[in-house]
Amino acid sequence: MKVGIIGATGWLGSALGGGLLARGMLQPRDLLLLNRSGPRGDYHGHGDVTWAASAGELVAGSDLVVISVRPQDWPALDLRAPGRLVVSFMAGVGLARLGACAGRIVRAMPNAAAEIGRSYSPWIAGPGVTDADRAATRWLLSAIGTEDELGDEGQLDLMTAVPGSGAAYPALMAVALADYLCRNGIGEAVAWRAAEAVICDAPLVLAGRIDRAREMVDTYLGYDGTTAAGINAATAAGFGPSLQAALEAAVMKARQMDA
Ligand SMILES: NC(=O)C1=CN([C@@H]2O[C@H](COP(=O)(O)OP(=O)(O)OC[C@H]3O[C@@H](n4cnc5c(N)ncnc54)[C@H](OP(=O)(O)O)[C@@H]3O)[C@@H](O)[C@H]2O)C=CC1
Ligand SMILES: O=C(O)[C@@H]1CCC=N1
Repeated sequence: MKVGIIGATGWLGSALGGGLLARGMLQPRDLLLLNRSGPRGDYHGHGDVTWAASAGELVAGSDLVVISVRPQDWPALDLRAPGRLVVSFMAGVGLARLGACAGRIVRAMPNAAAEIGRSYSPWIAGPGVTDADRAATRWLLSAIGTEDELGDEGQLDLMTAVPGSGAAYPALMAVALADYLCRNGIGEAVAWRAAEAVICDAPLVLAGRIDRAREMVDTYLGYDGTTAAGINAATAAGFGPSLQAALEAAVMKARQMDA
């Protein structure tokens, strides 16, 4: 399998290329790369990857083409990939527009945890995608984490807003937690350590059993202590609806981008 990555030095494209190489899933010679700024002497510790001079050259040498450019850069790319499996990471560029490249299209929605091999990347298959293409997609995405095939494109828009946002909302929460502590006299370094305890460490107790999150909230509420007081105040202030408004705005943006 020869894999071509368009956008190979970007946030996601680089994570994918690095993951494929680090896991030994591809030999460097089987990786074709393209970016805007030009070839790099070292790509994740390898000098023997192939840098394509154009999208056409990359497609010609690849069995599977990954598109990992920003959505606004898609039209100018003017990609033609007849007969190829094309896996797009782009938000807000739908199957109908992607179809212009004449490939068999898969849309996947990874997130920034790809860089540590912990992306969850749901995906959908467009018309003509075969069982072998599905297997190739699963193989590809395993280089950056886990995946699931979804039923339709509307579901992918929802996933763009939720796992696609990566650590954004936890980061927003960390900032609010640290700000609160600093405003009340805690030094910045300690405030960040406390925020890290809540955002990065404590949630590990839910790893592998996140479906018990509601039960955990109920346990705190039943405990009826300080945390219950906090949860009740957050609920009264609209914690859930404000997060859901954020998700709705992201879904709307994805749909507007594709209009
Ligand atoms: N970042 C994220 O968390 C997520 C991103 N996505 C989607 O993934 C896609 C990539 O995002 P991200 O990695 O963040 O983007 P980046 O801006 O980090 O990377 C974009 C890449 O595209 C390259 N590029 C731009 N124009 C061209 C061109 N005409 N030909 C070849 N290469 C080009 C850039 O080259 P150079 O490095 O030389 O500038 C760069 O390597 C986006 O469409 C985004 O919607 C989806 C889910 C999450
Ligand atoms: O913020 C963004 O636009 C990227 C694409 C989907 C999720 N993150």
